[in-house]
Amino acid sequence: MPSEPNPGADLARVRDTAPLIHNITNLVAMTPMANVLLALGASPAMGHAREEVADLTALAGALTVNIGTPSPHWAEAMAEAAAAAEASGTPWVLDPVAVGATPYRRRIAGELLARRPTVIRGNASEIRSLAAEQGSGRGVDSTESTRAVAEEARRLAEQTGSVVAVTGEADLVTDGPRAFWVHGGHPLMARVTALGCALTGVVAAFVATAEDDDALAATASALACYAAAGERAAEHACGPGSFAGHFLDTLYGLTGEGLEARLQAAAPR
Ligand SMILES: Nc1ncnc2c1ncn2[C@@H]1O[C@H](COP(=O)(O)OP(=O)(O)OP(=O)(O)O)[C@@H](O)[C@H]1O
Ligand SMILES: Cc1ncsc1CCO
Ligand SMILES: [Mg+2]
Repeated sequence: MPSEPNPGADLARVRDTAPLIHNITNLVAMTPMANVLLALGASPAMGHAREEVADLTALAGALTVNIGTPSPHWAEAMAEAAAAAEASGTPWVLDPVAVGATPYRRRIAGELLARRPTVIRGNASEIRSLAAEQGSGRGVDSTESTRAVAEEARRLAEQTGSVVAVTGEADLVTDGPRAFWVHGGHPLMARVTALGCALTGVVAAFVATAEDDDALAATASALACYAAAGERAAEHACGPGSFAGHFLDTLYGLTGEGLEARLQAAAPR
């Protein structure tokens, strides 16, 4: 059921509930992602053995799958976990890291898309690649702007039935008919590795505790909290190293005040 995003109330629900988020993520993101989820007030778990991912997914409030450092065993585990989430109705978030870079990543992402992710969260190059089903992008960093891919994001959401979040200098979240822009953040966020991957976990925590199962509103709230934390943390940082610490501290201490001002509804289709 649709509702308006209410980032302050949604953040409070995440902290009250402390949802368990199971993450099959890349080797670079494991620790930063777990730290961000702990600072937020959620409970992270990491594990990627094919033999146990369905069981771990069954325990979790939501699952994330990130294809950043793929290998055959991990790809099997990702498929297994996504299938378990789909079968049990557990929300899950796909992070298609560098999907345009290689045919291998495109194949893995294609198989995962068939398991109907609740949310797809990526940068503009990744969302463009998924929408086009053809290669683009140099690697894990975006070479596009969110605005340039807004139409493709809406089309991808309509094609897949997933909520699509495109993040970068500005963020856009859409389910096709509805869309919100999210403002804030800071360029230093792109100078610390895996903060996008960690955001995928934050989105999962909000979707796990979403009011009325509204994944669009929950994702918009997650993005607003993240952008606010990044912007405020940058005021105290003198570079990427100190920013990483300030970002965790700011997310930990974030209050709901003024967060809704970061959201702007886009014209419906
Ligand atoms: N130039 C920027 N200005 C303001 N905020 C930014 C900028 N770049 C990134 N951000 C913030 O960081 C968040 C996630 O970053 P981004 O979209 O760069 O992820 P990503 O490319 O998937 O990162 P990674 O793959 O390295 O984890 C965005 O939602 C936004 O809040
Ligand atoms: C740098 C890097 N390489 C593969 S995954 C990753 C983390 C950011 O997506
Ligand atoms: Mg990324």
